[in-house]
Amino acid sequence: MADYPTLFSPFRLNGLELSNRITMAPFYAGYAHADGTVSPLLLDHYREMARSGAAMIVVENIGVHETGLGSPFMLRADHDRYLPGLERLARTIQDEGAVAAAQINHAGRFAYTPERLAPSPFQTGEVVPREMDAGDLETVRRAYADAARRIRDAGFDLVEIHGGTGYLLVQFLSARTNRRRDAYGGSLENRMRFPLEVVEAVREAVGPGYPVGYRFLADECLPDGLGVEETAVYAVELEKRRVAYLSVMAGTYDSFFLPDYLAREKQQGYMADFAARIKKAAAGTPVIAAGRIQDPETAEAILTEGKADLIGLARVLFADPLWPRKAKGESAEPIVRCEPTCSLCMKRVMKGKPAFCSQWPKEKREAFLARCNESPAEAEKDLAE
Ligand SMILES: Cc1cc2nc3c(=O)[nH]c(=O)nc-3n(C[C@H](O)[C@H](O)[C@H](O)COP(=O)(O)O)c2cc1C
Repeated sequence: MADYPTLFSPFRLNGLELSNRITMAPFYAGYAHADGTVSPLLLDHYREMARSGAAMIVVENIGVHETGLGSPFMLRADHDRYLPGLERLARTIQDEGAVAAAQINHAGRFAYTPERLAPSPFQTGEVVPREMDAGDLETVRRAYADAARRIRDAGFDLVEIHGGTGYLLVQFLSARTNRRRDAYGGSLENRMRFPLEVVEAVREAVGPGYPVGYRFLADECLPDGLGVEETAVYAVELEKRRVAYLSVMAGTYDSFFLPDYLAREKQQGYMADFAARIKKAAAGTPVIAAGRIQDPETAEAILTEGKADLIGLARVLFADPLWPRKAKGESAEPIVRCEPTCSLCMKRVMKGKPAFCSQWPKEKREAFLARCNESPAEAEKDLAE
């Protein structure tokens, strides 16, 4: 512990006590039931993540509306029938001593549903999304608010709004995808309007004392995309609305698979400088940095250099669910690293299959595949790709 004093120092986040600076960044693993409810596989996964010793677990993106589901096995919070499962999920995480947070999302033009909503009919693959009219704006705003209230009522300590990965809120913010000529498009002020209305609607729904975090896109990493000059202004607006933190990321589905991005994201701490830029802009708001933070030395340096207040681990924690305990010296085993050239987890979820990790021990991989009724031979094909 003495080796990483900042990483293992406590942090007060909007009234919540975090025992250290390690959080699980949201990570969609495709483990929910096809109807959007919590499954035993998903509960076991989050129990393992919470047992890791990370102070806060942010549950993967949860759908706020049927038009905004990003994937076929996405958790949902668009109806009260999802409450019992969400309650079990929150309790499972808290029973392991971690703070339980949950991320809510509308995927916009990246939904997998046949009809897609977006600020403008900006083509995505073969689908041209429908431009949202005033009624759609109101429906989706209300859907975010209702989902946030369910997250609170289910017992989660915090709700996180997904403003990253190029999903609906980014689609409004970016002039690349927002071509509207009304009050929601054009100037930065207009493009920020809908995402800020969503934040305000969520805040109103959960009440002033309940923490609302924000997954924040600092840069689209595209030549004609949104950049830090504009997102820094947006960060200040979010700070004025008292978000509990900004969990900074960079890149969207339009940039993730480009050679430049793929080269960048293999480097340790590849999004930490973006976090630092946003931290400078919104100095009063805690910032989380994620992105291949493979070893505790990197995590400690990001914190002590003042680039971020908290660390987010997604694939890194999935590859080694003992990362925090090993970093703390509670296990003599070396940390198992997420393999930068692999992307098996991403490939699997993009195919609609549950994620597993190439770095898991053979027995763990085999037990997982048996539980999912998958033949190891079939799974080997995903591994070999
Ligand atoms: C398979 C997969 C699923 C992800 N799901 C989410 C998600 O639901 N919400 C989100 O904000 N980010 C999501 N992310 C992004 C991660 O939170 C994180 O920012 C990114 O993977 C970098 O951290 P890492 O190198 O530790 O994985 C996902 C990433 C992967 C690879």
